[in-house]
Amino acid sequence: MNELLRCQGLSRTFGAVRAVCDVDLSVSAGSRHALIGPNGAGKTTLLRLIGGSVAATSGRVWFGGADVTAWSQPRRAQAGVGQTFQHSTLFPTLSVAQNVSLALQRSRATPWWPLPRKPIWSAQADESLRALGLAEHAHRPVRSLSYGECRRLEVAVAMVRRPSLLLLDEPAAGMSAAESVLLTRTLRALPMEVTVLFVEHDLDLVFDLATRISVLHLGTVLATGTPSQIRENPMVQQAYLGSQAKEQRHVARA
Ligand SMILES: Nc1ncnc2c1ncn2[C@@H]1O[C@H](COP(=O)(O)OP(=O)(O)OP(=O)(O)O)[C@@H](O)[C@H]1O
Repeated sequence: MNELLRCQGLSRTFGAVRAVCDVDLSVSAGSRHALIGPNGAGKTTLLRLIGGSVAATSGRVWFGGADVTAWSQPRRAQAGVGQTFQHSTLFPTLSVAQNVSLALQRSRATPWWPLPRKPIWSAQADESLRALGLAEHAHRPVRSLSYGECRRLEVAVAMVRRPSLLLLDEPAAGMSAAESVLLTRTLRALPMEVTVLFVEHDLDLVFDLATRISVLHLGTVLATGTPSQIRENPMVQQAYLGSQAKEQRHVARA
């Protein structure tokens, strides 16, 4: 498969904290690539280094064959890197359609406030809402949506720019099991032209959706492989999956 993204020796320190340390990562076009690992492993920082909202201390990021290391976040977005964040970026008093329309406006570099009388719209905006199962909610204010619907709207907003790489930071965080299953189904149905690189703690979602998984531990990549390779990797078992299973047994007993 063609490589869409490559990180080479990528590092980021915050003072004395080595959040991401000499990471090499290759993401194939069309893959659903998961980043997993314990809290503080560096997953979000790595995603932000790729999205361009955090600058690298050293190392390089290649996207679609171009060295984008020095590119700003808006320039990377223009080149096809879309993203959602751990915390909501939606406007709660505006409708679903208005939130999507604003994202389109931003992508065209037109002033995005105040709202124009005639909202900007496109076939891709319709397609994004349909793909995320939100078409029938287009005129509802965001504040009336369920939590799961809001998280899906964030993905729809990121999709309006037709990204070739979609970065999702904990898309299922805070969702109920049913919402998480619906999200997995929706993400699985995204067109293969969209490559998805996502951080997630919900391992059911990860093993259901991912075609490839990288495990981060203390800022470094411990292992990368197919879901079954990762499940069987003794180092991963010890550093992460084992402790997760212990945690889950503990929660179940409690
Ligand atoms: N802006 C920042 N300033 C200082 N330290 C930071 C900053 N961002 C991240 N860190 C530190 O870098 C390390 C990695 O954080 P990061 O959020 O990338 O981990 P993570 O794997 O995404 O964790 P979680 O699963 O809890 O979200 C942590 O020790 C964190 O405290």
